[in-house]
Amino acid sequence: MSRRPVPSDVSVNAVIGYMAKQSVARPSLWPSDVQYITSPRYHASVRTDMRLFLTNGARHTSHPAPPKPSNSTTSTVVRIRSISDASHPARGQFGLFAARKIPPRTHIIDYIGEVHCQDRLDSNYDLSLHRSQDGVNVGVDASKMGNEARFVNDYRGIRCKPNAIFVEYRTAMGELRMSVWSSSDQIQKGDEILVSYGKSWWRFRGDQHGR
Ligand SMILES: C[S@@+](CC[C@H](N)C(=O)[O-])C[C@H]1O[C@@H](n2cnc3c(N)ncnc32)[C@H](O)[C@@H]1O
Repeated sequence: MSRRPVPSDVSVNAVIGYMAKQSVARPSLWPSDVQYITSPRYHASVRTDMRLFLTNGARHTSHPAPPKPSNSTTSTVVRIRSISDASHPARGQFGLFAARKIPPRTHIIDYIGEVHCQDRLDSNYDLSLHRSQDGVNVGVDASKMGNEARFVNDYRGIRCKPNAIFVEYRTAMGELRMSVWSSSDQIQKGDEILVSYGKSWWRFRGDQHGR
């Protein structure tokens, strides 16, 4: 049997990367200008020693490990929805909603994006992941690539308090991640998942929510 020659200008990694991109289904309403990813990407600004710390550390969180992800690449727990309610402060944008009932203190979704060590003051999707003792800030920026979690809105102007919180944890493989968990109340199917970005987040943007 004759074998087809492998084109010399195409690396195996490029082929694997291409196939992986093709096979990941995007959630409904996913914006075409944002890459949908299901595991973190590490930017070149993350130095080797920091990357080792971020990807290969010991578990140290008081939160239990979240359940193993299902085979589905998109979340079965949350849905992205466009917001048309005139009284919603983020109308015309998107939000993250519960696709089913979520018990209290339950892992909802990891906040996936590009892990970096830069100042990304212009990004509205950049979350702080870690600050080292020598002052290196590590962020997860989901402005150009991310998963459904990038659509979680802040509770201000929508509800009287958040129904979810950001929690840092390490996966079973030792990777440091930020995730969204339900707070002490049960979240009903159809409810919007709402966290607190913090007053300083809004103050920095000169927004009324920062008052
Ligand atoms: C991480 S994004 C959240 C997803 C965003 N709604 C979208 O459709 O891409 C943060 C942005 O959402 C909007 N947002 C989130 N919570 C809000 C709130 N409580 N009031 C007004 N705007 C909000 C702001 O425009 C903010 O810069």
